[in-house]
Amino acid sequence: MVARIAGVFDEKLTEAIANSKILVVGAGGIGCEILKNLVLTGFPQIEIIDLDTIDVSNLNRQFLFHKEHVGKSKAQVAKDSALSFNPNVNIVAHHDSVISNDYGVSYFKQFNIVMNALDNRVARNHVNRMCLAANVPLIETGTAGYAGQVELIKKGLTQCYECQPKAPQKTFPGCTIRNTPSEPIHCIVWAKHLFNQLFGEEDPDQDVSPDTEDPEAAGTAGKTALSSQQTESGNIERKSTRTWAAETNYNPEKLFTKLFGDDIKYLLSMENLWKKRRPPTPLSWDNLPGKGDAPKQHSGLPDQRVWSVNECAEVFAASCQALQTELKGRPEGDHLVWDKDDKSAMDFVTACANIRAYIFSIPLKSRFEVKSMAGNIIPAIATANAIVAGLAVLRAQGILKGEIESCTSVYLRPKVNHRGQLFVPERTLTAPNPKCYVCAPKPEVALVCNLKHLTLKDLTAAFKDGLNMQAPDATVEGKGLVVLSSEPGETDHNNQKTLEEIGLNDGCALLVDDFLQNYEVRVRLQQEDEENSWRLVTDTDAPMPGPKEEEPANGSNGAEEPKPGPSRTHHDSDSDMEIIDEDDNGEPMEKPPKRRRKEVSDEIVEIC
Ligand SMILES: Nc1ncnc2c1ncn2[C@@H]1O[C@H](COP(=O)(O)OP(=O)(O)OP(=O)(O)O)[C@@H](O)[C@H]1O
Ligand SMILES: [Zn+2]
Repeated sequence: MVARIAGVFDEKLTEAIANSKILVVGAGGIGCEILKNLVLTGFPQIEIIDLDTIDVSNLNRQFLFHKEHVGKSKAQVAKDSALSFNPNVNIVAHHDSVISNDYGVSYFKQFNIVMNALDNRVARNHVNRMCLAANVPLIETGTAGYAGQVELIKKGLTQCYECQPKAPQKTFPGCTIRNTPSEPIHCIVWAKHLFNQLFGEEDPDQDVSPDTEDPEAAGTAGKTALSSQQTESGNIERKSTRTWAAETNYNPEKLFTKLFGDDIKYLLSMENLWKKRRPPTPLSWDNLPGKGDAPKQHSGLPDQRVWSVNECAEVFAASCQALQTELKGRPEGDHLVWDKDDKSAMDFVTACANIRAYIFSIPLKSRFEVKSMAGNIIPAIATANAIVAGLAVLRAQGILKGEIESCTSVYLRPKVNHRGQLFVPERTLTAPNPKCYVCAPKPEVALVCNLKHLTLKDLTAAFKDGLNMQAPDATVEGKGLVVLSSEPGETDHNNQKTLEEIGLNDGCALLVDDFLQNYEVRVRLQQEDEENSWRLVTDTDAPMPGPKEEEPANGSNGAEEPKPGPSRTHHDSDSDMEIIDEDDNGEPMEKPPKRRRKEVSDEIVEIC
């Protein structure tokens, strides 16, 4: 099949398409559809980036992929399949993350349009910034089940992806996860944290052991267990869960006894917690419910059967061993990454979540249900992806025709509205938010924190997690003193110092920038004595993401929930670098070396 557009579109559009160069980011459900549409419409030059390989679970809706492609690069296979429709197209495939130094502003500048078909906010935020910096129109797409949306983002003309704060992502208080779960999701989050503690990237915020600081357990709670733990072990030195597990050679029985026996007994000793709650029941490896029982009759798919506690323990033991072997095969210091499509990782989380659920008298869930909850999945609908991809390519044509003003956002609704509409377009483009902390001419936010407690390490996390920077650098405004450097080793020695210790005071302003994103923001420090964490506040006084959050509980492609009607305002949704840029004459020029600041601030002096 070879596409020919001559005679289909008017001359102007035909020529514009013929001279266009498009970047598609993501070769998943929507990305494959976009690529197919572009190729069949006759777009001659396309680049596609995707970091992932094809999983068997993609095959039901990502039609450029077939069984024989499982395990291969999505970008490469998408390219090969698309070329079979139209071999005259020049497609460049990158099996890579778009958040890489290889794709700097000059890379983005070569495209007429960038089309996002991503599934996570971090990557979307990043591409948003790159397109703003490169001044290239971005068509942002997403679906969630039967709903979807397509929106144009163009510097100075429309809102950017970050102009309006997104609905806060679902988080759970740490003490609910660690001490008092009451819903299956609490146990699933705990099990995912446990995976990271044992096999993944260890994160102190994902501690799975009983939380002795739980305000509800204040008083004498926990003392019994703490003292008995001391006498048993003879010391009170706390080891990380990983160190302890490694010392036991990931012995499933020992792990089980600690996690589902001893730790639960410890929780029971925090008596205040159980005054108004049903107390948990510690389990013993030798005496598990369901032992010796035949598996219950089940007519559905195997993954839809709820396992007995005994079966969970067996799966726990097998998956622990498999994951340990996998970890041992990795280079020293490397870790596993939790993935809902990895059998052992998914088995481990299902088993642990259900054992914990049983202990806390919470209903058990099938592997299928746990997968959906753990992966925050709303089933992806192939037709919704196809519709959104079709609309996105129509918008691309609108831009190329020079009719960018008419390229308003379009929402695909899960049901027809009272006007009989399934597609609801906005009437006009939505102007940028002048106070946006990304696309405003002089972006600014306040960082509310306790300067006596917040360390420079925490500050880096605040800029990465809160401002979605990849490699933040920070200087003191007006002084040029470097507080944080993304150059390895430059300011690391200050990591444990508090902001107060390095001389930063209430009202101090930092200029924080991300070189790759070509993004700078002024951050005012605001002291709050009560604060034991940090939060970023914009003038729009809408909440911004705070410290570490769970993944959003929205669709596979992360579409924001479309709100009814077109009247809706747009609330939705290092290494060494060698970047060759273009100067005013269009000639490539060497990127100036990364800005060097006068001095690195490591003195304990008042610097502002
Ligand atoms: N930083 C990134 N760089 C490049 N591609 C990315 C990046 N982040 C996500 N992607 C890609 O975006 C695509 C999104 O597609 P989609 O939402 O259909 O997800 P999926 O992983 O194919 O399916 P599912 O999540 O439902 O299993 C994925 O192929 C994913 O690999
Ligand atoms: Zn903005």
